[in-house]
Amino acid sequence: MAHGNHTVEKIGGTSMSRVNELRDTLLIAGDDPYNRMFVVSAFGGITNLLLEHKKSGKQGVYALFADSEEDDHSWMAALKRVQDAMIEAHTGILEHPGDVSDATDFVRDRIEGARSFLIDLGRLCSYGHFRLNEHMSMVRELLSGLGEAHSAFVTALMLKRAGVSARFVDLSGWRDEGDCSLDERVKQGLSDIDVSQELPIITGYAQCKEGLMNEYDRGYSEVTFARIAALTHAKEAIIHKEFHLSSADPNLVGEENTRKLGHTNYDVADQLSNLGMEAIHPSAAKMLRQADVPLRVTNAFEPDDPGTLIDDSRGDTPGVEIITALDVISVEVFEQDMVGVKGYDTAILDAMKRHKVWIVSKTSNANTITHYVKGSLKSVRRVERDIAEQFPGAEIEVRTQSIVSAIGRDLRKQSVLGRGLAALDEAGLDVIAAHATPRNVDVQFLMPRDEADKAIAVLHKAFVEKEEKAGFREAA
Ligand SMILES: Nc1ncnc2c1ncn2[C@@H]1O[C@H](COP(=O)(O)OP(=O)(O)O)[C@@H](O)[C@H]1O
Ligand SMILES: N[C@@H](CC(=O)OP(=O)(O)O)C(=O)O
Repeated sequence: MAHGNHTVEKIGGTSMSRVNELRDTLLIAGDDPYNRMFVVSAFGGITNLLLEHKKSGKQGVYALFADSEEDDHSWMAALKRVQDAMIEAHTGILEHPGDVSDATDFVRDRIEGARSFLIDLGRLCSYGHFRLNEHMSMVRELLSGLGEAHSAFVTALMLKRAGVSARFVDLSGWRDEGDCSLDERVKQGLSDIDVSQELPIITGYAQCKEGLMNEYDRGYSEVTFARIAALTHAKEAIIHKEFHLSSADPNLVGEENTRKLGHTNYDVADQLSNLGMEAIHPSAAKMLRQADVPLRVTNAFEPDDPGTLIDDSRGDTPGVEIITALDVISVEVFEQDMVGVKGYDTAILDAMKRHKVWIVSKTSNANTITHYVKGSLKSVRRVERDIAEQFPGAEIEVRTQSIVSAIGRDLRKQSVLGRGLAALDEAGLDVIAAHATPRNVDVQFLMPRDEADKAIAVLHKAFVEKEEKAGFREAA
């Protein structure tokens, strides 16, 4: 089918916290603000408070509710914290007292609704026939949707006040009886909108029977965004971020030292997402690729800069494009009797799947299998217990470490492993392990946690800053 005349654009949480600064530059751009659909994430930090902190794992409402024993109401205090944080966020954004008041009413109504739902559910599950754990995924879905409903509502209010015909499109399924698929939800939500006359501000959370959280987990706004772009045949899908997609985290190495990627491919984007630095959610990337919708990632605060194009291209200049890191827990299973015996790996994988531990990377030799995983220490301990039960003779070591990775579309003949190790050694940093794969798109250095940030700076200097200076690479 032919592409439409509109774009679908996503604004991430960090940028949403400053959405007032984007009003006249990004949202109301040029003479005609229309023919664009905006999909928004919750304001920065809100989903962390609703569920659990994405990086530290600190419990939010969901995690506290899931763990609560009878008479433990700590989740209620957490829900109140969400309410306060939401009100604080929109008070900083909306100028008109009438809008602030409407937004506060909206928050109170939704939070109160969620509170009643959780209390009722708790009560219901005190009867033997209803098991709370069978309903927890629904609780997770309901809580997630609160964050995006709020940010979309506030953004639409702000734009209407500025004279734009903006429309709040709530896909979160609030008080909705329907049970529809993601595609049906999107189609229903957008059915009566004329994008040439109206600016839809759509919730990045979409309620659907398959469960958006359940299927895609955190970062789900990009899935909603990609689905909308694919279904409406957008001419382009654009993700607006706080910075350009850069050669390293600008907050870590200084924005002035980083380089905008300019152009990269889905392979690199997948590696980034595996390491928690989401350029784009892998499922969202797949949807856009299949629908043949071009994807761009821009800096929300530099609307005139075209940003980074992501496609299927192979790099024209070989080299490292980005350095990123992730805190991991390594689970090393050593068993002398492992040599030549099958079944260890499968058993370890099963335990990890059972306890929802995400595997980032792995290595093995004759008698040792090591997985580098993301997940709470508590779930990793459960994995350890299961493996120990199944293989009583195995020695299992669990350690907290970080993977620092150098990634690029084409790392052939770049000696990234050797040069990286030399640079880290010269800087006096201890590398625990390192590995490259024959596909030549990434090289991983395993570092002690407290040296990861330093390692990023050292590798960035070696592979990006020095090369730039030497003129090896054209600036993007
Ligand atoms: N290579 C990188 N390029 C740009 N930002 C990065 C990079 N690595 C880490 N970041 C960090 O990601 C943070 C969140 O960025 P952004 O994508 O806008 O967030 P959100 O998930 O809220 O959309 C930024 O504050 C920045 O510090
Ligand atoms: N707010 C959700 C969904 C999302 O995609 O957020 P962001 O665009 O800020 O990564 C989350 O934190 O998971």
